[in-house]
Amino acid sequence: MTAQLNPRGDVAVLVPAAGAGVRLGPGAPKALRPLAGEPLLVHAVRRIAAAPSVHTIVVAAPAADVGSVRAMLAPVAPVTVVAGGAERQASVAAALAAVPAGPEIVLVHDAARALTPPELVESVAAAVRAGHDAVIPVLPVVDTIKEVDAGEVVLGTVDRSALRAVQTPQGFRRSVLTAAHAAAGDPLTDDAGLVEKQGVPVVCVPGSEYALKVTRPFDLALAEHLLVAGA
Ligand SMILES: Nc1ccn([C@@H]2O[C@H](COP(=O)(O)OP(=O)(O)OP(=O)(O)O)[C@@H](O)[C@H]2O)c(=O)n1
Ligand SMILES: C[C@](O)(CO)[C@H](O)COP(=O)(O)O
Repeated sequence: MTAQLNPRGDVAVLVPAAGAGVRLGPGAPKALRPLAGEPLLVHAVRRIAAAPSVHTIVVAAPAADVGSVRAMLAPVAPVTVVAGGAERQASVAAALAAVPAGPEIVLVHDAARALTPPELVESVAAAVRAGHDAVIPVLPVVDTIKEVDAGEVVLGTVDRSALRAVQTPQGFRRSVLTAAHAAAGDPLTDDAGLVEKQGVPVVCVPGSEYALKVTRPFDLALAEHLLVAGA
């Protein structure tokens, strides 16, 4: 049976958490590494569960850790835990398959974006509820972007005014995400990419600096500082 949060909610949140965290350096799978004494995944799930529209949370954990992740999250929120796959896309597909009947909005949210505020979960869900089939939170690109060749020689300067840095949660009408995953080919880095391939328009909403992805050691240190400062 699938665990539920708000039975009147219309949102299921899938949390891919099965990655190794190679760029963070040697250690446990990234989602299980501590941030101020608690695993990244605990921080992420606590914030998702605080969003009032959320009906169901499905976590895709490393296959070897499904039991321990279930026990770890039991005091945090009612969640369903499934085994993830070798690529993020496979982990999302496994979580999507475990969503019960009911929620018609599905959000996909990286465990690695552990400090994402519940308000961002709500704003992405609200944009889907308002009629958009696919919604992504974005930030403007703040650095000059160069295109380079294989030898790191600059080929040119890219016009950054039309570029956006993409975060999660990414929100979808359930049928749209299901169809996109059913048609998926080679793994892509985000779910919106799969939906784009189906010709479905993807709409941007403002992201949050707090939704940073913990990828490298500096990000973990930054997240610790943000937590101390009240994030
Ligand atoms: N096979 C995978 C790979 C990634 N993820 C999840 O997808 C999110 C975004 O991935 P990323 O931050 O790139 O994590 P890793 O793949 O763990 O990072 P790295 O490439 O450094 O190993 C993370 O929450 C990660 O746990 C997953 O569920 N299953
Ligand atoms: C989905 C994502 O967070 C959007 O920015 C990102 O693509 C996942 O990270 P990865 O390093 O590409 O796996």
